[in-house]
Amino acid sequence: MVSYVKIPSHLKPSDPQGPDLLTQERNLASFDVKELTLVLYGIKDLERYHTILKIIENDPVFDKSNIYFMGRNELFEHAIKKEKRLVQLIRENKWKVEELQFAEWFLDMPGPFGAHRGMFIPTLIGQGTKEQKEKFLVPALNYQIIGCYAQTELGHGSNVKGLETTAIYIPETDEFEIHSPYLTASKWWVGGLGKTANHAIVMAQLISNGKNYGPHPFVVQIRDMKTHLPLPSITIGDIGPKFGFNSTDNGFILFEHVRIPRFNMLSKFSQIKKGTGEYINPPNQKLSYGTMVLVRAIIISGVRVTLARAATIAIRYSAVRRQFIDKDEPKKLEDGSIVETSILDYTMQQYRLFPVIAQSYACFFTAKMMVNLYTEYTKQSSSGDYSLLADLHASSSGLKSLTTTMAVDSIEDCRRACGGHGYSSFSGFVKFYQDYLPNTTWEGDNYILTHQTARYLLKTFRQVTSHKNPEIYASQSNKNPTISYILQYLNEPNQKCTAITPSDFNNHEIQLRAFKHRVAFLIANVVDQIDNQKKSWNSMLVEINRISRAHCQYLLVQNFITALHQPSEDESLRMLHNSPALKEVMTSICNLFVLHTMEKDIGDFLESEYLTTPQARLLRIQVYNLLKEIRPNAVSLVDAFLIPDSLLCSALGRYDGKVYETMIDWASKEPLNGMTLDFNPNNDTFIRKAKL
Ligand SMILES: CCCCCCCCCCCCCCCCCCCCCCC/C=C/C(=O)SCCNC(=O)CCNC(=O)[C@H](O)C(C)(C)COP(=O)(O)OP(=O)(O)OC[C@H]1O[C@@H](n2cnc3c(N)ncnc32)[C@H](O)[C@@H]1OP(=O)(O)O
Ligand SMILES: Cc1cc2nc3c(=O)[nH]c(=O)nc-3n(C[C@H](O)[C@H](O)[C@H](O)COP(=O)(O)OP(=O)(O)OC[C@H]3O[C@@H](n4cnc5c(N)ncnc54)[C@H](O)[C@@H]3O)c2cc1C
Repeated sequence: MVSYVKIPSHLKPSDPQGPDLLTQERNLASFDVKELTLVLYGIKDLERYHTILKIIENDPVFDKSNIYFMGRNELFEHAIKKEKRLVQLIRENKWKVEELQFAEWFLDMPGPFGAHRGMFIPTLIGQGTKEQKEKFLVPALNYQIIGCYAQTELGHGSNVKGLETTAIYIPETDEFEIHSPYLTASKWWVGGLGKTANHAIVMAQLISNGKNYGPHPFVVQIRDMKTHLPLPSITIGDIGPKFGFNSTDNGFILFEHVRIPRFNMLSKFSQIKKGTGEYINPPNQKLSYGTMVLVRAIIISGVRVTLARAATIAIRYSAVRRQFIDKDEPKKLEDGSIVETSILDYTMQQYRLFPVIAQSYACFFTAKMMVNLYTEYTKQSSSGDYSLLADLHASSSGLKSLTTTMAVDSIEDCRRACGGHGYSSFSGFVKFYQDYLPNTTWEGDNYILTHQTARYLLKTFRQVTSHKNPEIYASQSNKNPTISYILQYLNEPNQKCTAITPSDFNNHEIQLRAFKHRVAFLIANVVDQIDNQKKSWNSMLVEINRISRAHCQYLLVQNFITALHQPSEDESLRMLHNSPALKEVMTSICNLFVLHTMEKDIGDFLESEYLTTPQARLLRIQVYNLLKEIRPNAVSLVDAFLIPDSLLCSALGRYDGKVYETMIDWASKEPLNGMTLDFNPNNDTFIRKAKL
């Protein structure tokens, strides 16, 4: 990239600077960073990581040095080039899903094929018959057809049952007629639809013999395979500029009585019989919503790396950045001179940032739990057993809501913790935040999703408490955490916290009891208000959100504590258990996650009368103690995430700490610096290229 401003060569940063400071920080670590990285990735994935990163970093098509200066069209063009090159690499290297997820992560460029890989193909796999897979999946995997997932409409997104697009079965021709009866039925927001896709999975109300069977998925060809123009009776466009995600062509589509063969209704679970139009029921009514469950689980497993990325930038920058001389504890160099304090040493900065590191580690263990639960469900459902679906739907909805909300809040907290430089695109936060933000809305708005989790919790509570002998459920409590805490609450509704010193709060049993008691108390309260005081669902929505959040926080806490203590077959957990140094630092991080989470929602714990007000004060003191305990390891804890510089794309978070050199170097490349202003009021041009 061209530099438009010549920076005087005599200028050096004042001493001691970034690189030295980060080395000093790294020398403080109480554990082996490489060992922790291995725990996080596992041996096989770490090998994959390095192989894929090398390929990506050495490919000029993926060069991101110009990325912060691109407008929408340039970004979209860049994304298309990236997609094409990625397809070539997938073919050349025979990459499978495991390799592809690393590649996509490193590339960090939401592109027009994202929905093809992330939603179109998974829907065909999950909901297509063998014949449908041959017809659609095979060419989709070969990129001969490019698909998207068209569910949301201009008028309805959250309320899937309220979708207006119809698919009416026509027995005479054995076809469906796809139609958008109103303006509000226009599919909207669909990733890859605006310019790219030639096929769509369209969620439409299935109507046969005059009866509506609810939303079902249909494969519809939408563009001509040669000209790439929309097919007759189909109107398509891009929906325009967005808050972020502008490298993707989110689109709209309207259908005017478009005919497709009956074959194109994805029929693994429910079918329409030829000629009679008879509807064959699925084994579970919600299987047509299966793609959403899968993608929610994937989103949850991505939160850890999102938090890790934000924490890495803010922690490294805070170590390098110095402001003010601390009057009480002035920082002295070896030669006795006094220098300004690194902002990472300010307790307020620690209080804002260390919990983000802890959240990332917490999400790491819960991602494992989510993957295990999804894998178990897939295994069982392949033999026709869908009994795990309700659990999976409840935990994936609530966790997607809780963890992505946590992630966007934390990215913003980290950005602000970087002061003015956090507002510059060069911080690495701006595009990152813009592109991540829709995670709180897509695949279910984060508030709407908590209704689903709460429904499940209330149902389970009613089921257990309405039984004459609730203990009958005890055998299920090992596998079902909800039943476990409900039973514990019923046996001991007046539990009290036994902590009498701040460090007592490090006791994992005390922590677990706090979360279990709080959530069961809150659920009991909501059940009472709805069932006995006859409160409406709407009037309870704030409480509904609260119980979903409390339940999912409990899951995060439980998964973290279990990972630290329970013997496991899991390779990563065994490495963690076998290293006392790692276990010690992870225990501090776990304690910080748990106690900081409690402190933020202290009202719930006081209201449930598990804690007293003096205990709340002790808990806060313990949070401060933990910040001090974690301080020497802060930089190494983010180094262990191993987020590469090429992904961070940040002047503030780079591994070598050369913050100021990079800021001025990148600023010198701003194209505006290559222009001069023309102030002459008689000239039409206001800005023109400067003669360099
Ligand atoms: C540091 C270490 C690192 C190590 C490792 C490194 C690895 C690196 C790799 C990391 C990279 C990760 C990157 C990940 C990135 C992921 C990115 C993913 C990208 C995704 C792109 C997405 C693009 C966007 C797409 C979309 O948005 S598609 C549209 C989505 N739309 C929605 O979600 C709509 C939401 N609405 C609904 O789902 C429903 O309407 C509703 C659930 C709200 C209500 O439904 P309904 O009205 O029909 O139902 P009821 O409320 O009446 O309930 C009836 C019963 O049905 C149950 N139910 C409902 N839904 C489901 C379901 N889906 N499944 C099962 N059951 C369901 C209810 O529970 C009710 O049951 P009950 O009667 O028993 O109570
Ligand atoms: C970048 C991006 C990409 C997307 N990609 C796709 C795609 O590829 N395919 C696709 O089909 N869709 C896609 N979507 C759409 C997305 O799934 C929907 O926007 C999402 O499901 C939310 O629905 P909505 O927009 O209708 O929100 P609304 O339901 O209108 O929500 C608006 C507000 O109302 C509140 N609200 C609504 N109903 C209730 C209620 N019952 N109780 C309490 N509060 C309520 C919500 O909490 C929210 O705050 C995408 C969206 C974005 C932003």
